[in-house]
Amino acid sequence: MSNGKINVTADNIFPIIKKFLYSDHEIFLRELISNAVDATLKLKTLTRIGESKTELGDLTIEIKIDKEAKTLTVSDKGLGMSTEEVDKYINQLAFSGAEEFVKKYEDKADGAAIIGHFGLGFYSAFMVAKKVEILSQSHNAEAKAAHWECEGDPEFTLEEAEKAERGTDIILHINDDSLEFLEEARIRELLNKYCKFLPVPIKFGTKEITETLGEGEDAKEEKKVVDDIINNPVPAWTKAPGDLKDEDYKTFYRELYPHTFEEPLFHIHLNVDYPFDLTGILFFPRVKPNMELNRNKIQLYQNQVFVTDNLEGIVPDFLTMLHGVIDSKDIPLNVSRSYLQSDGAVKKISSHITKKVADKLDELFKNDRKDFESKWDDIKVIIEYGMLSDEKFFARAQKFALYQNVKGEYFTFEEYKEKVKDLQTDKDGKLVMLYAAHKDGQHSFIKRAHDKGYDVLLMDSPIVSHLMQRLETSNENLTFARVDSDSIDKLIKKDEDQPSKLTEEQINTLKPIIEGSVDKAKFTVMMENLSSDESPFIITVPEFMRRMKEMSMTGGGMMGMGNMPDMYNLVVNTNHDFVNNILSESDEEKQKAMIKQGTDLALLSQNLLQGEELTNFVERSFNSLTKG
Ligand SMILES: Nc1ncnc2c1ncn2[C@@H]1O[C@H](COP(=O)(O)OP(=O)(O)OP(=O)(O)O)[C@@H](O)[C@H]1O
Repeated sequence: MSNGKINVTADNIFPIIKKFLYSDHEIFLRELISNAVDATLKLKTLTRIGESKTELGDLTIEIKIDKEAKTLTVSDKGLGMSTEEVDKYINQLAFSGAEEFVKKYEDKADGAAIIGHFGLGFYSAFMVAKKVEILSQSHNAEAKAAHWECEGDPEFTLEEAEKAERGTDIILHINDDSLEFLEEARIRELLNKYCKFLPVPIKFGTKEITETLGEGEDAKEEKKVVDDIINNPVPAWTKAPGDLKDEDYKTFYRELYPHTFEEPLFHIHLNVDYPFDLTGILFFPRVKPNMELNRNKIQLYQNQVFVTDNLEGIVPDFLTMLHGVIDSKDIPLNVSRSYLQSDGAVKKISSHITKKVADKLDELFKNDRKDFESKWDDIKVIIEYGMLSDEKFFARAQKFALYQNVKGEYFTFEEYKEKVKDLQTDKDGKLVMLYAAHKDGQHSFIKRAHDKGYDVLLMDSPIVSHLMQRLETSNENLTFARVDSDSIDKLIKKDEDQPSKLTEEQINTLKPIIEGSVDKAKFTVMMENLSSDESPFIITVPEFMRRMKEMSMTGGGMMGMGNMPDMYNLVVNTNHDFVNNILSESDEEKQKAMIKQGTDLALLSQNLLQGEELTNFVERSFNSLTKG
């Protein structure tokens, strides 16, 4: 037996391990099980290359809790350690590794958060245990078994011992303040979080299953107690895409998110081995506009070891809306988050994923356009967001990003330009893309545009103003205009100017009369000679104003615009007979009533007449019907 003192340069790291790693104690289990998996995989390699003569046999790793003895044990049947190896790996290497780790993060305010994702190895056991024992038998049968024991201070004992089976038991004597880790439910929860897809079977207790024996009438159901293996050692993403059917991907989706009932729209299987290693499966979920997004859905693994499900800053933001798994052994496990964000390999991986996503969308679009169109509404938020946040993705998306018109037809941007360019180019050569945000709410304006033979796009996603701005900058001589931002003749100005039925003098007389009868703070009166079949009074919101307002609500745009009161243009069509009648009315009261009624009708046609104003309008209208 040898007593020793672990070689410490920092006074004593144990109190620090316990104290400052406070919030994420649970990761000790991931660390110990990862070590057990490593030891098992190493042994497999050694036997394969002929360096170990041992019979592999059953390699299942087992987790046991003993409430009475207050111990938690992780047992593997991996390559094991001799006393010399324990001294080298645990007393020296692992310790200095842990020491370095603790020193590095000691002063960091977000230390705990870092450790939640990236562990500190074997010594994390001391976060929850007052004493840790290692009992290990090397695969090299000539070596004696080793027993190591340490009570959370630099003193340890290391002695030769007896152990029948090859492999390592790590026995944790759980602290009184960590008794939760002796609860079966708690351990099961952790195994499910961190170990669900580890590559070696992991047993936690037993479970009862019902087996059907025999066939037909003789079939008998029999209950049987079997090992409870908590993981799937060969998850779908580790298999070749060619070996998987659509159903397998769906099954895997349910395995990943057992509490989600929605099925994914489609999947992307990532499989790269050069110039970096990357596997994974990404799913496109249905995303409705205005839906609360759950961004922590993609899980990052390193060789099937769960690292994190918070990929913020690691992959482009829009990709965090996808679901699924990314696994890469090139992703460093034991580093801080900020390091990960600036790591070269991670950057390459992230731009590769973006490209893959674009390729897949392009393929789906090309292979079955009808199907792609039917899914568009569910995926457009993600794609539009991607187009805005990633230049390369914007360029790639030109091939498959769709624009829908109010009639429900879909076009790529190029197709749409081609469709409308003849009729909707104004006298200055500018192509005007008309759009509506609500098919019903802006119906009267849409109808007027259709009457002229124009087409109207439906642009209703939350970030649409930003997207239009982006498209305007990359397309010269092209502009978007919402159908209700001006009268249709003004939106797409053509050469022929309408002659005015009213003289300039008459217009100058009428304008102040109308201004005097409406709320000046709300309406800017504009006298325009539109065609006589246009409405007499039209309410419009100038494109620039509205867009600035919308953009300031979704980020960007001019500061403070979001709080601006609603302001409208009241366009008065000087060519309409009703306007002529107002001018000829000599009774001032009647004239005012006519203007009021005209303005209210214009507001009503846009769903803008509300509350008391609406009640008054309805009453007034009924009264006038009664009077006949
Ligand atoms: N169950 C085990 N079986 C065999 N060797 C083990 C076992 N657990 C730990 N070891 C040895 O102890 C060493 C230190 O373990 P530790 O977990 O501290 O660091 P690590 O596994 O090398 O790195 P990481 O920080 O990624 O966990 C391992 O490299 C391994 O050699």
